[in-house]
Amino acid sequence: MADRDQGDGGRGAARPPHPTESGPRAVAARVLARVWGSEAFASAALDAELRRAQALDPRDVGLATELVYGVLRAQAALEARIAEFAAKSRWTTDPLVRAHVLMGAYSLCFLDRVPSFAAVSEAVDGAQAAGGPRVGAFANAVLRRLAAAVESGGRPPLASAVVASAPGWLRGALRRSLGRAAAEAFLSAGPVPPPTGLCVAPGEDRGAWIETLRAAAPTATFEAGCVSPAAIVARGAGDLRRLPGFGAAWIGQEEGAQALAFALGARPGEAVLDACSGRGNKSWLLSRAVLPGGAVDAADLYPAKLSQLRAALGAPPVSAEGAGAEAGGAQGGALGRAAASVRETYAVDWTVGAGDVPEGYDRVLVDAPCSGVGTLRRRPEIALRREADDLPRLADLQVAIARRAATRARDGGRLVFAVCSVLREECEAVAARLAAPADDGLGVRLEPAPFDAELARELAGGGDAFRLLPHVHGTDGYFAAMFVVRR
Ligand SMILES: C[S@@+](CC[C@H](N)C(=O)[O-])C[C@H]1O[C@@H](n2cnc3c(N)ncnc32)[C@H](O)[C@@H]1O
Repeated sequence: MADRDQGDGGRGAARPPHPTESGPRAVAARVLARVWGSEAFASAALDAELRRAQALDPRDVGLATELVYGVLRAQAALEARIAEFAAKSRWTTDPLVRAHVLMGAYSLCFLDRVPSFAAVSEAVDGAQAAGGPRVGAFANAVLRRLAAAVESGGRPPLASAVVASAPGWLRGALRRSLGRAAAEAFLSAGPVPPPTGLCVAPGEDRGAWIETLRAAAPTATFEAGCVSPAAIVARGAGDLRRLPGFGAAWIGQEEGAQALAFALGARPGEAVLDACSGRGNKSWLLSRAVLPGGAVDAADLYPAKLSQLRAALGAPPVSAEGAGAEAGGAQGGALGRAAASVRETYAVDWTVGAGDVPEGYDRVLVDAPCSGVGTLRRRPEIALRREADDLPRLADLQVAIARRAATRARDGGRLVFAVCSVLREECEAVAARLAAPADDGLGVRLEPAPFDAELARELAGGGDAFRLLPHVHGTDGYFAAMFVVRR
């Protein structure tokens, strides 16, 4: 067991940081505490902590990552195991103590490569550094008993713990949407965290870019994606902005998200509205698909997102703000220099009206706000934050946004409704409501129609909707439905 005398925080300026402050478990504990204590996303909090912990080697980075995602996904099952030996109130008040105890339990139950004595020792050191000697002694007693129980009873399967840890409402909603076996496969689908998606612009040679990227980052892996013809799947690539071609020939975009943009079927010369554009990831792909001669406009509720979009995609100032386009931005000026751009941006709340957005678009993409349940393996904190009551509220919002955005399409124009959810309440149920006659006075009908883009036609099996699933397609989970707009 490690020397406890050193586990009491950072006294002495010249002393190098002890692993209880700077090791992979300390990094993971701080991330978990931030996720529990604020609205932090696990991946962003982990990135930030890892940037501060430059001394960690790749193995330690891997361990910190596994501990964060593992604890968040299996949290309820781990807490239930610990509850066999200690009341929750004794170890959950301080988030860092809680993190170290849960990481110790995770290591004991699921990490073959960490011997039991080391798992207990590391967790006790961390708990003691956070809560003092009595907390350390408590953690030691509890985790030793758990270690003995795991030794005699065997290691439980991680997949079962992850399934059992999902909130009851979510398990139920997934079973109703996908069936029991698929719901469990969805919940336990790996890899966790999933690889990074890159989206190569139409007209660029994906194979050539894979070779270029492999040469530029030899320790990373780059493979062609299986679903999107534009996707490169990267592992260990680090900061994408440092790689050749970023922002001009390709951007970072999850493979399934690319499929949603392709599903719209935008063609050269067409006028396209990205009605919930956010920062413009799908606008980027669409703006290339309509070349030559077409145009993409982008709309969103939040002017700040549109500002970022304009900075990246070289669009003129937002009509509702009248502000000038900023230079720079996450994807730099490179996107702005590329041939395609977004023509106009509109700040609009579709639940209230259509603002300044003109009519007559050939195609409208409604990438609607949703529960985000489809991205659960990438964002495990979603299970902690969403509630059953969110679903009807989100479904109403999705219907309102899609109906109003449809009024901007020309007669016979196409609309794709898409969400990064796999729950029926936000998928088929919303598509059915959109297809039903409405007496909202908006003067449009939405007719379900087969997709006209090849990729989406294949995914939908010739039908008018498709679902992407991590355990089937290797992407995040999504739903898309195609409509023809009639006036
Ligand atoms: C799923 S996100 C879109 C992501 C984006 N298309 C992308 O590819 O990065 C949904 C977007 O809808 C926007 N939104 C939410 N409510 C809205 C409303 N009432 N009117 C317009 N946009 C809204 C959000 O700001 C958010 O950017």
